[in-house]
Amino acid sequence: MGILQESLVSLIGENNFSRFLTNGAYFFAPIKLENGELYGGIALAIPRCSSSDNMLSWVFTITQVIELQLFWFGTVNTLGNMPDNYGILSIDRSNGQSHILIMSDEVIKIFGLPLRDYYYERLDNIIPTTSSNKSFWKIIDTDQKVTDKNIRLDVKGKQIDISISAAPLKQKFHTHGIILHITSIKQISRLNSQYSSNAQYSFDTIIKKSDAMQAVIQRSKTASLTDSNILLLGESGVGKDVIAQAIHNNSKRRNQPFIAINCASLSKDLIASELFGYESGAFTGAKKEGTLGKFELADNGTLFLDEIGDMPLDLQAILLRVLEEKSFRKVGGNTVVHVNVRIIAATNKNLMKKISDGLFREDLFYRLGIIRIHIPPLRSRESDIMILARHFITQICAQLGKPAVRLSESAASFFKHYLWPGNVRELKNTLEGIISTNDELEISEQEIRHYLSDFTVGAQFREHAAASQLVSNTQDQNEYIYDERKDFVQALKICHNNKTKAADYLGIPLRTFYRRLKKYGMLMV
Ligand SMILES: Nc1ncnc2c1ncn2[C@@H]1O[C@H](COP(=O)(O)OP(=O)(O)OP(=O)(O)O)[C@@H](O)[C@H]1O
Repeated sequence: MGILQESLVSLIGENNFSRFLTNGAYFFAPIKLENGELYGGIALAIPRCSSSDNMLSWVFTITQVIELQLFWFGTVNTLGNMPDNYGILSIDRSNGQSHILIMSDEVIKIFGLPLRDYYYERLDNIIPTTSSNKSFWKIIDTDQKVTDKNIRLDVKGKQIDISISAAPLKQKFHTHGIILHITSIKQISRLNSQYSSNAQYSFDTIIKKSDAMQAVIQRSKTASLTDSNILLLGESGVGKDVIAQAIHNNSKRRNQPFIAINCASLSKDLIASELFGYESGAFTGAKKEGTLGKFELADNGTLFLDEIGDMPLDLQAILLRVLEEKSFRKVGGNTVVHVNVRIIAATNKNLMKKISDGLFREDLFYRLGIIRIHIPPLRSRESDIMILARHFITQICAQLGKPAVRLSESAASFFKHYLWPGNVRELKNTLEGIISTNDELEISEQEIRHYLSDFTVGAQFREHAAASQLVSNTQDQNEYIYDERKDFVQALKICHNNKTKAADYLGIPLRTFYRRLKKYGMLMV
């Protein structure tokens, strides 16, 4: 008996244990799985006279081929069971050329190729070895191990930005190759924006008690189920952003990105590239690989255009075209990008005044405001003040790790009578400012007056003259001023004077609708 290599067996002639076997030659080699576990084996039995020195090597070679097949079946099986969106490309380089072993559907999709089997096709027929694909081929040719490397590929004349992780295939059974995990950068940016989108509010987490706010929520809920553009109108700090988030989270787009952009905080030059992205080399200082704009990031989701009233006129024209055509061109590029985005725009500006001053396009106003929702100021939602105050006190104390504080009786009365020109934001900031600089368990009226006197010329109260008049006197004419009557006029106009439909449109009970019509002297309308 001779053992050529561990677990290879050859029994020739008299080496056999039984005399009945001495005329034969027997060779055995085991088949092992990758983890060393015995899977089976190959045994060869031939007449002793036909045996030669290399018989055992033949048997051994056959087992190696079978082990290699098992290895590939295992790999293909594992990779075949990857989720559909897993981008796997594995390449065999055993004969000096790069042949595709596995190209998952996701990679085919990223490369923009027809969906079919690419098994053992030459990779350079798909990704040519041109200078634009130098970084890719360097990874392949040098068996580089890389993690999440961003590269740009030229696939059949199309530029594709991918993130790539690569590892050489295990040097087993004389195979030589590389396995790549490929993700589209577009997809990564979308996921990033999805997870950092901050659409946190839902209709349930918005604090409200007043009829006015309940009506806004009702109307917004109805609007959220449609795909029409929405225009949120209201003074600064009333909660437009909060409503926009809740609309998104209640819409069928809730699992897609919510992308917000503040049109007032960007310069005229920047806003176009922020909205539409730019191509590589679009301008000095532009990123080599170009960038995605908010429209692309928001694809299939919601784009929240905050402070739309401050958008420059020339950009308004471009925006209008995008809304009509649902496509655009990136800055410095020619390719048309198609998107499916729902727009929620918001402003605290008096858009009617801006339109009459020629500073806002009327056609854009109508296009954005298919559904218009007016959010009333805090001064006309008196019953919201205390529940908002209590909510913010709990939140702020928890954040600062302080025991819960309360408002003294006169402080609470002050809160209810103050006109809150800065609306909910002012209420929240006031409480935060006082709680963080004070260790008392009770907030006094005096503290509040003291705090507010640093920011306002004179506290404004309901008792003094007509409340809205007082606030509006301090406001610039260009600012949005809430006027519920306008809502009613608009609703009746849209619903062709049908009061039931108009009440429904506003999201308020018919009886309340009639009561308010009477209050505004509009019952004859
Ligand atoms: N109903 C509400 N419930 C809870 N928090 C609210 C509510 N309304 C507003 N807030 C809070 O008040 C602050 C201001 O709200 P928001 O930013 O939505 O106002 P805005 O109308 O969009 O203001 P601006 O016009 O200045 O952008 C935020 O911190 C928000 O979380």
